[in-house]
Amino acid sequence: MHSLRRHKSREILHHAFQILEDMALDPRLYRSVTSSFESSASAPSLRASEPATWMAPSHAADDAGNVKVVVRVRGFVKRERERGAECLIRMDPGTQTTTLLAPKDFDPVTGRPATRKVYEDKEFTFDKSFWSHDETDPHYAHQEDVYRSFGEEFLDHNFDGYHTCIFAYGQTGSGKSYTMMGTPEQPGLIPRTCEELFERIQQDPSPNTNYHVHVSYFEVYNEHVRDLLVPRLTPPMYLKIRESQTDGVYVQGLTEAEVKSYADVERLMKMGDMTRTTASTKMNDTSSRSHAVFTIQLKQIQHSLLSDETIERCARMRLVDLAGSERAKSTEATGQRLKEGGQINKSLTTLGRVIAALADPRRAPGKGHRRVKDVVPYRDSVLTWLLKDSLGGNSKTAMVACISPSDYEETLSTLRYADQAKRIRTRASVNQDCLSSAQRDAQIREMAEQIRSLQVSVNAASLRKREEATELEDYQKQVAKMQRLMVETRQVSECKIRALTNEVEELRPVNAALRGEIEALRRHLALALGELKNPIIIPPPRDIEGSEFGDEKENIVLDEGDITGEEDSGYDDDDLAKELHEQANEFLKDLGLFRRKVGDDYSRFGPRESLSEVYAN
Ligand SMILES: Nc1ncnc2c1ncn2[C@@H]1O[C@H](COP(=O)(O)OP(=O)(O)OP(=O)(O)O)[C@@H](O)[C@H]1O
Repeated sequence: MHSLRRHKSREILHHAFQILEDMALDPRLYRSVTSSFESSASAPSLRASEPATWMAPSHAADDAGNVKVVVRVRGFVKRERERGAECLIRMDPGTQTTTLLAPKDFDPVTGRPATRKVYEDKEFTFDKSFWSHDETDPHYAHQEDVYRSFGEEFLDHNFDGYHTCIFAYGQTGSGKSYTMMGTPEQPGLIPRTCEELFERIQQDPSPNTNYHVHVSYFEVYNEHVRDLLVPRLTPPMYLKIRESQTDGVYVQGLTEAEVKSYADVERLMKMGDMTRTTASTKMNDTSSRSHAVFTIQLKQIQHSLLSDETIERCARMRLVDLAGSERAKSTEATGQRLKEGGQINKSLTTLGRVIAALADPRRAPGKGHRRVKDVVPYRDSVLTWLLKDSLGGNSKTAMVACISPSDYEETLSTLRYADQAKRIRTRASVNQDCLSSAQRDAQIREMAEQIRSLQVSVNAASLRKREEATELEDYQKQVAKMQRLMVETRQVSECKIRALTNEVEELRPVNAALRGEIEALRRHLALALGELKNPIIIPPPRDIEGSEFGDEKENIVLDEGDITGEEDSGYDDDDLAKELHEQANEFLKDLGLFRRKVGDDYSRFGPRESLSEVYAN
C-alpha cells in the first residue's frame, strides 16, 4: 500500500521537476528534494542529508558563527541617586561602542582623589550597546527595543530548527532579571519570546504543520539543580545531571510541561519565579541567588502529502538569567548569603574559564596553528556543564552583558568578560529529521517493541524486588525469633544458676556437720581398734561360771599363766581377787557399752568402708 503510494508520488514528483527544469529554476532545489525523497525511501537515516526545500532555513544548514554580545546599561536606582552617583558609561549608537569613563573620584573637602588607584577610560565595541540609562534620551532602549534587536532574530532561528541560547551576565543589581524576565508592565526577553512564538504558531496558515511546545524551568542553586515547576519541598529535592550520546547533557526527571498558549507559559513562569531563590541584599532588594534556566522546546512536524514524508524540526531555546557576580564587601553579605555569593562567584569564574578556553584564537580551525586540544573545563561547575552545548556546540548564542552605571571596577570586569565572549565560535546545525511514512511506522513499531521489552524488564525487576522484600521480611522475622529464643535461654540459665547457688549455700552447713560426724566416727573406730589390738588381760575369777557376765565368757581371752600364779604378791588372796573382780566388772561394763556403740554405728552407717580403707584414711 505504502510502496504503491510512494511509487505514484515519485512519478508525480519527477513530472513536477521536469516542469521546474523546463522553467529553468534553481537545479539545487531539484537535487535537494530528490535526495531527501530518495534517502527517506531507502536508508533509515533520521537526519536528512539536506533539508527539504519547503522547510529550508533562511541560513545555511550548518552555520558557524560567533557568540553575539550585546551590552545594556540601566538607569540609576534609588541607592545610587541618593548618594549622587555619577554615570561612568557612554554609548555611541552609530559605532555600538561602550566607553567606561574613569571616575572623577575627588574628595569634596580636600579636592584630591579619594583613592590611590589610577583609573582610565576604556572602550569596547559590541554587536549592540543598549542605552537604558536615561529615559528622556532619544536613544533610550526599551524592553521592546532589546527584544526587536536580537530576541526576534533568535526566534527566527528557532523556527528554522536551530538551538539558541541567550544568557544575561553582570554584577548583582545590574539589570539581568529585568532584561530577561522584566516586570508585568515591562516584560523582558523571555515573556516577549514566548508571546511571539504562539502568535506565529497561530498565524501560520499551513494546515500540514503541527506544533508542539514544551517548557521547563530550573535553577542552579549552590551547585544543585532544582525544578522550579514543582512546589518547594523541605528538604529540597535536587535533580541529577546526565549526559547521553543522543540527548547531550540533560537534567534527569525535570518537568517538561506541554503548553498550548501563551497563557499557559505565563502561568508556569509565575510559578517558577515564585519558587526561585531570591533574597534581599544591600545591592538589590530582590537579588537572584541562583542561575535560572528557562527552556522552550519547539517541535514542528510537517507532513507532505506529495511525498508522504514527515519532517520534524526540534529547536531548543535556552534563556538564562545568571546570578550576579558580587563582592562580599559591596553586598556586606554574611552567613548563608555569603556562602551563596561564594558559590555564585565560583560558577561564574568557571564560566569565565570556559569562555576563555573557547575564545582562544588557537582553537579556530584554518589559522595555520594546530588546533588546541585543551579540555574546556565544562564539568568544573554545574552551570557550565549544563550550558556546554549552548556555549561551544550546536547553538546560536547571545550574551547580554548588564552593567551598572556607576561601578567602575565591576563594570570593567563585566565588559572584559563580554569582550572575550565575542571571540567564541559555535557551530549550529538545523535539527531536522526527515522520515517517510514507512520509516515512521517502523520507528513506531520499534519503539512499541522497546516499550514492551522495557515493560517486561520493569515487571521482572519489580517482581524481583517484591520477592527480595518478602525474603528480607522472612529473614528479619527469623532473626527476631532467634533473638527472642536466646533471651529466653539466657533467662532460664540465670534461673538455674540462682537455684543451684541457693542449694549450695543451704548444703554448706550440713556438709560441715557431716564432716564433723565423720571425724568423730573415725576417732571412735581408731579407739575401738586400739582396744581390740591390745586387749586388757583380766585374771579369771574364781568362779567364773557363777558370774553374772556369763555371756561375755567366750569373748574374753584369759592368759592361764596370769590367772594361776602361785607366788605370794604380798596381798591377801581374797582382797586381790575382790579387787580384780571389781576391776573386771568395771571393764566388762565399759566393754558392753562400747559394743553397743559399735553395733549402733554399724546399723547407722552400714559397711561402707572396709577396715583397711579406714586405716588408709
Ligand atoms: N533597564 C532598566 N530600566 C529600569 N529599571 C531597571 C533596569 N534594569 C534594572 N532595573 C532595576 O534595577 C534593579 C535591579 O535589577 P535586577 O533585579 O534586574 O538586577 P539583577 O542583575 O538581576 O540582580 P541580581 O543579580 O542581584 O539578581 C531592579 O529594581 C530593576 O527594576
